[in-house]
Amino acid sequence: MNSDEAIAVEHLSKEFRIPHDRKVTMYEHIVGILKGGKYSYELFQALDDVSFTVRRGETFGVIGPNGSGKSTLLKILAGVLYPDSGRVQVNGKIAPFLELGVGFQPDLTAKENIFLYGSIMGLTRKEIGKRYDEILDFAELRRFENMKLKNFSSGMAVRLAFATAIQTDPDILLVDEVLAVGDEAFQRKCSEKIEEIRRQGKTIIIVSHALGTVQELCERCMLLKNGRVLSSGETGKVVEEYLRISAAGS
Ligand SMILES: Nc1ncnc2c1ncn2[C@@H]1O[C@H](COP(=O)(O)OP(=O)(O)OP(=O)(O)O)[C@@H](O)[C@H]1O
Repeated sequence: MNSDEAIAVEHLSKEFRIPHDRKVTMYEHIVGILKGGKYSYELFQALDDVSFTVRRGETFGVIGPNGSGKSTLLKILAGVLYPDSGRVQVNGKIAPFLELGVGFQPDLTAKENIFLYGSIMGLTRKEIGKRYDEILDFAELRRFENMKLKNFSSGMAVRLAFATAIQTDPDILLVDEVLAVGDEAFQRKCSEKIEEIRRQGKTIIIVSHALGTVQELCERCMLLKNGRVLSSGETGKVVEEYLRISAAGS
């Protein structure tokens, strides 16, 4: 891996098993086995031979239709999921801001979650304590610091997760659709924060359906479809390609 690269991904593939019939209760499982039925499932290729690199200090976008493998890719980069094959090399500390719930515990309060996430990210209690007020202020959740996360609305949980992730001194920030959740004012605040982090020379990977934002923030991006890289390079060109395949319905 070159020293000017933050992330290098080579030939990454990931399959999921999709069960044919869903057995929920123990009774259904036992009846299934007594009937001699095997667990039948089909394999679904969520990522198929994906390779790319992200340079240090670059803001890199990942775009593509629903189900094309974008979130699966970020989860593998964050170490939340393992790939079946391929190699991921990361140069620096990653702060994942992924879908709701990753890294956060519903039965803990906002305060406990902030300290938990911070310590997972390698900060000491003292360091987290120093940033605690800023996290709550950015998320605008001061009144709810002692409420359990499971009682938060999804928008509140997103605000807390994003506010915490950006305070953990990451070298690489992974952002999955933060700009599509939260209300208008919070989205604007997040965009400004991402821009500020970008100016500090950090590496950012953004997954988003908001093509305008991707064009505004990302120098380069990658288009995924059915788990494969259809195109990658200068953002304008890749977005054009995406619009072309969307219009053609292909
Ligand atoms: N844990 C899982 N088990 C089975 N299938 C999964 C699992 N996670 C994801 N998938 C499937 O893998 C495919 C890719 O999902 P992924 O969430 O990565 O897509 P995406 O590009 O982020 O989609 P979207 O734009 O809708 O968020 C989807 O078809 C999804 O149903």
